[in-house]
Amino acid sequence: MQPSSQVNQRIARLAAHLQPPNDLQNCRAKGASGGFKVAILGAAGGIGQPLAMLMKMNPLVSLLHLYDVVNTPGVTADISHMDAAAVVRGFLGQQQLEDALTGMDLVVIPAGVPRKPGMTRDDLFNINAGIVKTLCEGIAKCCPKAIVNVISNPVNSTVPIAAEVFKKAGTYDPKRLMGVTMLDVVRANTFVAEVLGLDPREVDVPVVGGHAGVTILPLLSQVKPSCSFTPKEIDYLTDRIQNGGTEVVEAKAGAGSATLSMAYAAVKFADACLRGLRGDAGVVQCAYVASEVTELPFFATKVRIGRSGVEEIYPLGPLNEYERAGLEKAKKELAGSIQKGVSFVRK
Ligand SMILES: NC(=O)c1ccc[n+]([C@@H]2O[C@H](COP(=O)([O-])OP(=O)(O)OC[C@H]3O[C@@H](n4cnc5c(N)ncnc54)[C@H](O)[C@@H]3O)[C@@H](O)[C@H]2O)c1
Ligand SMILES: O=C(O)C[C@H](O)C(=O)O
Repeated sequence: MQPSSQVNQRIARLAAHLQPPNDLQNCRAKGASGGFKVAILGAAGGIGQPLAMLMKMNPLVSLLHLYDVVNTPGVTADISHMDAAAVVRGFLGQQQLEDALTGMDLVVIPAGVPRKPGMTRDDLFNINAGIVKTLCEGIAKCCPKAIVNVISNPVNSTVPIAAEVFKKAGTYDPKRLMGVTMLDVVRANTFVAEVLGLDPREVDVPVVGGHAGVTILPLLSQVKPSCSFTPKEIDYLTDRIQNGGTEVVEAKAGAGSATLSMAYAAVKFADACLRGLRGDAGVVQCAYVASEVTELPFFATKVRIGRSGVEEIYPLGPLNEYERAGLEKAKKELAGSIQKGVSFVRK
């Protein structure tokens, strides 16, 4: 083991390489004027890297902070060479977390371990709960007004953990905290489009509930454009959407879970948040948020995102018998996952 002073010196040397010399900083690297400041926590990971690349390409972003506990120097150097507008800065290790977060408008969190075959998302709780808690303590201290997008699993529990941390710090604004369930919608649109023979970009499938197994509830009776499915198609689609994550985990055979489709989904969702912050009208996406749509304190439905975050939460709409049965199963599992997250912080 290296003594900690040596490790700190090495980190300082690496960090120094991530930015232009002091006298050049901010004089030329301006980024897009009027854009937003975005931090990615876990930026060197399987999701973090492609997410950082896609965020660098987003014209709404003027400053992109990449934070991780490993490998940010390389990822930052690499991404910063892209001739897209956003200025990119890298931050390495816990001692740079506060600098990474200060002044941010949007914080996206894909930090934490992914599943291996045979694991549930809840099996990640023991490691990821602590990671999300620590990162949210930093957010409460350094950018309490930022919109927070939680990707780290199990989302059904990590969002309640984030809420409890913010409540403890006195900074909780439920409108600004969103669990990212966009990948379920992306998958649902793709699989439904395949069955209907449509372009997935023309398909809109609401997916409600949460982000794990039976808590992922696609509302196939509300698909746009309006259509109908056979009972066999409904069983196939529901099962494939609920187990899309496991399909990828098994195909990757121990090398992790969805990263590329997740980065695509995360950037689609982050872009919606930034357009909402900018004041665009009619920005609607599904997200797992503090909600009164059911008796549970958190639930994913369609929400409208505006300047202050989640400005409107849409009701479930008319459900058929199949969906009503699915909703009961989803709520049962969600209740336990929410309570687990809350207890982790309150213990
Ligand atoms: N919400 C979703 O739909 C969805 C989809 C896919 C994956 N995920 C989840 O996203 C998480 C990340 O997945 P991945 O494939 O990118 O994993 P990964 O292991 O490839 O990357 C995770 C990154 O987090 C970093 N990290 C660990 N502890 C950290 C800390 N304390 N602070 C900052 N960074 C830290 C690691 O160094 C690593 O670079 C997993 O929990 C996974 O289950 C969620
Ligand atoms: O399945 C996983 O573990 C990762 C993610 O939640 C997904 O849905 O792909």
